[in-house]
Parts: sequence; structure tokens; C-alpha cells
Amino acid sequence: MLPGLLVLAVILCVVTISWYWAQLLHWANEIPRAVTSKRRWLGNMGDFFGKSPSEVFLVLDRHFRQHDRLFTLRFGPQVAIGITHPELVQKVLTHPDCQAKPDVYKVVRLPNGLLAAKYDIWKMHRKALNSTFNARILESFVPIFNDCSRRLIERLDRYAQTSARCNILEYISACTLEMISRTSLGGKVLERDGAEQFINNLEIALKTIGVRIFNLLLHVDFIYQFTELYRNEMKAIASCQQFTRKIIQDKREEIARLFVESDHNPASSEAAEGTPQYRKPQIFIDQLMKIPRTDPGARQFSDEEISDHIYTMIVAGNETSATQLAHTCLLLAMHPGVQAKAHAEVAELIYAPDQEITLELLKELRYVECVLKEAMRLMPVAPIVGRQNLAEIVLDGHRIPRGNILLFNFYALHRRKDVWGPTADEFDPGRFLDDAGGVRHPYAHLPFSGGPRGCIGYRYAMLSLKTMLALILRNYELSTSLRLEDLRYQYQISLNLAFPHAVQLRRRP
Ligand code: HEM
Repeated sequence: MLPGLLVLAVILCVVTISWYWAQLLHWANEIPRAVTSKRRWLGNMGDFFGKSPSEVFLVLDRHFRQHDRLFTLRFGPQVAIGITHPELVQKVLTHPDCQAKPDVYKVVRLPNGLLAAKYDIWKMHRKALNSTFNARILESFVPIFNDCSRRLIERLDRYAQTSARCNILEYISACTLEMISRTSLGGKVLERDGAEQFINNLEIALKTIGVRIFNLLLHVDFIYQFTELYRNEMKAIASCQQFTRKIIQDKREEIARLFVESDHNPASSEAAEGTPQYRKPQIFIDQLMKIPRTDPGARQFSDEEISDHIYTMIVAGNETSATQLAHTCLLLAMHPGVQAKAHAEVAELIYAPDQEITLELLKELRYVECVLKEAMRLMPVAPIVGRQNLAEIVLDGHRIPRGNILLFNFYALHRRKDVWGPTADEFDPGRFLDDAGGVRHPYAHLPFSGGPRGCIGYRYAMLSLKTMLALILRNYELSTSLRLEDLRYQYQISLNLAFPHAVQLRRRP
């Protein structure tokens, strides 16, 4: 009798919950649904549960390519809406009610940093930080990009002499880390005590984000805190914070000292260093200490906020830039004709090996820019991003209640044949030349995402990547035995390859 009652109670519970979910999700029934299994009641759980991040990426890619405008994915009572058409992508990414991030971003653990901040905090900080990436500040970074790129060439030279294949990503990563550290924390940061430990711990913290973000179980804080991953992450974060806290403290003391000195002699600091202020690199940490927050009556940024902003720039800007450039080098190695054209442009502008790369020169590198844009189209390193709507929105006549997840897949967007034509899967930088391809939808090419919450560092990234690529092309001919059709991806936070970026380098005269 008792077991029978128990079974009945369970059945009643399941029926009631299913009915409740059905009512709750009634609004989604008219939207095309991504279905892979016949067991619809399971929703899309089966598509993702127990899969590796790379498998999740492939499943998502398939769903995005199968739907022209939008579709739903269901995980119990939670719906995610995949937005596929450029028109709708633009509408959502620019919509004022769609600038919040879904909860999964919390794994980044930088609550004040732009990438993962909650909407209200993000809005205030983004307004204050936009000015730290203005044209003048970026120009002041060009000598640093130049210097770091020359060191990259020196390191690559040792490899080129052996004519062995090298994993170019390793070399580029060291260079982008140096760039981002010097532009955010100052010139001598990597010479400070504890810098090596800082770099190792930074890597541990970044890897943890990549592992955790696609493991649904590890999103539950109660479970995660008992794992070894958690303990290692906490140790790494504590050590990194100790390193940056000391820098912040030293900076505060330096600013206070300069303030006292300039009070006595206003021209002293410029004259002493012989460099006008506007030409000195405008280091990010100095900017953060100077700008008042934009909310009325606000104080300046606290040490914790400054630290979150600096780490966010490193998290968001380092691996993305390095991987994107390694993808570009590999694509150039696979396409000797394109490489020859890009090299010809570079060789015409950089005729002496020690010639300084200036902003004007970088602007002249038009074909190199097309090469970068095309590599970002075919192999975008940040292909999947999410938003959450804070109020009801209407898409193609469907009412989407507040609080749902909106997903974008730029990898699939960048390969739409209706936008990019029959050669969408081929590497052809010429399609980005001014006179090619007619008018394309402005939201069809989004390697840096788009709208108010798009990448704040995209101009920084373009300048630094162009500098590195120009010097690589000026000094080496790249070749590889890999072909485009051999590429297999590994997806963590960024879209990487499942194997090394193996290229051979031949020194150019
Ligand atoms: C090739 C290099 C880069 C690519 C492809 C890239 C791509 C992106 C994308 C797609 C987003 C949107 C993420 C989302 O919505 O979840 C983003 C955001 C962001 N990126 Fe980049 N990025 C690059 C380099 C950089 C650099 C160099 C920096 C800093 C120096 C940077 C700083 C940021 C920040 C702070 C955000 C968050 C913006 C916000 O939410 O307001 N990125 N990036």
C-alpha cells in the first residue's frame, strides 16, 4: 500500500512540475526550438550534460547554423534564446535593456571589472573607463608595442636558426603579456620581485575560469568549494592580489610625492624626465587613480576596484590577443599568396630593420588590417557571448519576458553564406577591401562583439596585433604543413586549436 502511495505521489509531483513549467514557458512555444533528442521533455540537457567544452561548442554551432533568425534551448525551467540573424543581433546587443550578463560570468570573480560586473556597477564604471582607451592614450602605447614586438622577434630568431617547427602561440603569449602588463601596471612591472610567481599564478587563475565555466556542477558554489580546483584558485588569486596591491600602494605613494613636488615647482616632473606628459605612456593604473567615478559626489576608485579593473584587462585582453594573432600567422602560413601580398605592403613601409613603428605607419597597413579582420572572421577567439534582458523585449513579434539568457555565436554568424557568399569558409582578406563585396550588415562581423558592452579594448588590440604582425612579416616567411580543413578546435574561454600552432620560420634578408 505504502509503496503504491509513494509512486503516486512522485507521479503527481512530476506532472505538477511539468504542467507548471509548461505554463511558465508558454511564451516560448512559438519560437523555433533546437531539438536533437526525441525526448523533448528532457529539453536540451542531454546535448550538453557530461560534454567537454569543445563538444559543447560543436553542438551550439550546429544549432546556430540550423536557425535563420532565433531559436530556444531549454534547460528545465530556464530558456536560452539563440540569436542568429545580424538584424536581431544588432537589435539585442544595442538594446538598453540587454546590457546585463548572465550568472555564468560570475566564475570570473572580478565583481567590479567590466567583463563580469552586474549591470549597475558596469554602467557606472564603463562610463568612467571609456576615456582610458581614447586615441591619445593609445598612441602613447605604440612605443611599448614596438619594443615588446622587437623582443618577440629576437626570441623567434633563435628558433628560426634551427628551421624546426615552432608553436608560435607560446612566443606571442609572452609578448602580449608583456604589453598588457607594461601598459596597465607600468614599465618595470615584470622586473619586480615576485613577477614570475605572479605570471604562474595568473595562468592558474585563468585556466580555472576555463575549466569551471563549462562544468555545470562546478557552478554550484556549495560543491565547488570542496574541490581542489577551488583551493588552487584561491591560492593563486591571493598571491596575484598581493603582487598588485603592492604596486597600487607604491603608486599611491609616488603620486603623493609628485603632488608635493609639483606644488613647489609645477614644471619639475616634465623637465626632470625630458618628456612632455602627453608623449609618456599613459599607464592604465595611473589613469584609474586619477579619474573620479561618474556618479554624483563619488570618491575615486578604491584599491579593490582598481585591482579588479587591472585583472579584467589582463583576463580579457591577453589570451584573446595572443591566440588571435597565432591563428592569423597560421592562416598566413597556409596561404602563401596572401602572405606575399601582406609582406609586400609591410616591406614597402618598413624598409630599415630598426625603423620605429609609428601610429601613422600602422594606419598605412591597410591590407594587413584586412588580413587580421579576415582571420577574426574565420577563427574568432571569443565566439560565444551572452546577455540577460532586464525587461521584456520583443523579437520578431515574440515577447521575451525579463530575466532570460540571450546567446550569440559569432563563429556561426561569420560563416553565414547569405552574408559572406559561397566562399564563406575560405580565407580571403580581399573581401574587406573598401571596394569589395558591396554593403554588408554592420552586425555581420563581430569579433569584438558590439553595442555598448562590446570590447572596450578593440582599438588597443588592433594596434598591438598590427605591430606584432608587421614585424613578424617583415622578418620571416611563414610556412606550415597544416591545411585549413585539418583545423580542430579546443574551446575554453577562448577558441583555441586542439593542437599547437606549428609554423616554420625562414629569415628574410
Ligand atoms: C583580439 C583581441 C580581442 C578580442 C577578440 C576581444 C573580444 C572581446 C569580446 C567578444 C568581448 C565581449 C565579451 C562578452 O560580451 O562577454 C570583449 C569584452 C571586453 N574586452 Fe576584449 N577582446 C580583445 C582584446 C582586448 C584587449 C586588448 C583588452 C584590454 C586591453 C580587452 C578588454 C575587454 C574588456 C574590459 C571587455 C568587457 C567590456 C564590457 O563588458 O564593458 N579586450 N572583448
